[in-house]
Amino acid sequence: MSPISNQDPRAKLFVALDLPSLAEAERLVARLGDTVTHYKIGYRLGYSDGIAFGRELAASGKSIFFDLKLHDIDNTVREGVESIVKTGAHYLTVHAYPQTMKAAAAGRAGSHLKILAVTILTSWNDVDCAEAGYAGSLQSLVQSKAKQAVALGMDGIVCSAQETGLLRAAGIPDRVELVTPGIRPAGVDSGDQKRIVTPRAAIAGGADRLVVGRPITAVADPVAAAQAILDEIVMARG
Ligand SMILES: O=C(O)c1cc(=O)[nH]c(=O)n1[C@@H]1O[C@H](COP(=O)(O)O)[C@@H](O)[C@H]1O
Repeated sequence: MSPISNQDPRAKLFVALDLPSLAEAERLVARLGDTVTHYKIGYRLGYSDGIAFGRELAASGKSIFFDLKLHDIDNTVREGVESIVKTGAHYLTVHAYPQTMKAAAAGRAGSHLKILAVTILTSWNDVDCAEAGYAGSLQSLVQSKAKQAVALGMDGIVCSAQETGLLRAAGIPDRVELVTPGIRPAGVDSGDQKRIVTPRAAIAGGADRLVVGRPITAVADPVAAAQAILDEIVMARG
């Protein structure tokens, strides 16, 4: 269960702890204090000390999202998800391939863990989709993958905030969370992200949760950066 009300703007913001060491992650979490309640742990920390750290943060009341983007044979995915259930984390990503999503649903059966299906990465555009061998536009791919994810019992969709309106219009139900990385406050470097949206526009456009890494973790004052994003979230809600 999320430790804070869903109405609290902090429940809308996952900070991506893509940091080089456990010590740096611990320092950042301590510095952010009560400003941030939701954290995402991905490859960088997950492949070192991140799983144990996520378990610790979950036990301390933070909401934890393991972004492991699972994709493997059924048995391996199911067993991997079963291991994540035991950490007390709240969210886990898998790639939006049917076999993988079915295996993930089996692995989390009866638990509190929410599975998020990653559609098309926010660092991709139409050219990247074509290069990967996909036919059709990026938007149509996001839409068809999202519909399949819902049909297979996924709890949420990871997409760009550029696609949230399209997905709701296509019938993705409100109970399915739209989780959006590729968030960049105005004037902030996009880096490798190609489908970016500001925090305010993302929330106004229907994103349920924002995932933000470098605009918070790689700046001189992460607390001020996080607070500015929370302020945008409040403004977007009017
Ligand atoms: O699954 C994700 O979280 C994810 C999916 C996606 O399509 N794009 C994407 O950027 N992410 C993650 O979201 C975070 C974005 O980080 P920044 O670009 O630094 O804000 C990174 O940890 C990515 O791994």
